[in-house]
Amino acid sequence: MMDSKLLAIVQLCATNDIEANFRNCASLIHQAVVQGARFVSLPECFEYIGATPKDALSIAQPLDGPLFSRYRELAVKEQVWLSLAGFHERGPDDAHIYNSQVVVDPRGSIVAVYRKLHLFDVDIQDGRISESETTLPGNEMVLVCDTPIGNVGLTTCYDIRFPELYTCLAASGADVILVPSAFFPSTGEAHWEVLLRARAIENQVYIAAAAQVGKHNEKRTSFGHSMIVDPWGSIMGQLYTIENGCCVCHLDRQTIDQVRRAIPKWKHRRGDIYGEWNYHHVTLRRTTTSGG
Ligand SMILES: O=C(O)CNC(=O)[C@H](CS)NC(=O)CCC(=O)C(=O)O
Repeated sequence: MMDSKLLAIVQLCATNDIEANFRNCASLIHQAVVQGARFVSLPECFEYIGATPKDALSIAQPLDGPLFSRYRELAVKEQVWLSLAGFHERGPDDAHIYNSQVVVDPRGSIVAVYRKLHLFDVDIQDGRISESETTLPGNEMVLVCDTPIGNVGLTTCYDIRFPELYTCLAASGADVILVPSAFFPSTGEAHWEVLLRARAIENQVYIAAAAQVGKHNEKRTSFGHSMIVDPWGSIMGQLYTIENGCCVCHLDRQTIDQVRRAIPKWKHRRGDIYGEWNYHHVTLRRTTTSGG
């Protein structure tokens, strides 16, 4: 039997050219599908990276607007599941957007919307960054159930630094957790791989991180190194600093079960000592299609 390759992560370098970004995403999604992907995860800000945060406000559209509709049509055309992350979703007022990860099924229906919970307000070597100046945080954890790659937890970029979120998603039944990103070079070099592998090991789930790479404009560069990590913490596939590529991997439930039999840490947790996290507040999005 042929090994089916179900999950693809895409790596690309978005700019402020919305048309060029669309063509590039369409071509990369097609490439992934040709290689056997049934679920394709795009990096944060797949559709646009502007020169300044204010530029993003001017291009933001609602999810039922024309731009997002074109991406939904891609899912139908390619008969594939898509995670479209870091879409600049128009917010409640002209001064704010949401950083939204949207899962679309092969019928083109929106199955789930996850709005980034943790906003990147920091002072690092790459500069002083204040995502919250233009972006409002979401308020819920989201798990998409019963896709062709299993139960999919949704997180975005800076979220990777908050292990509680991952443990809540894993405890709620996630098989794989997506971390679409646009990481900065300085923190990417120091932290990216360690954080991704740690989240996979401690939660015994697959971690799939599609990332932006390269120079978007004069002021902004991203780290790249998209990767899929298995529940043992091994890197199954990675894209280093390749511009415009995808990486396709087969995920299976047996590997998760095997790792959990070997190290049954879920039975060993001492929630009675250090407290239980908010496990029961994960929003489950059940899918209505069989997954195509
Ligand atoms: O700004 C946009 O256009 C969209 N948003 C992003 O790219 C976000 C916020 S600036 N990037 C991150 O969260 C990087 C996190 C990171 O690099 C780390 O945690 O070290």
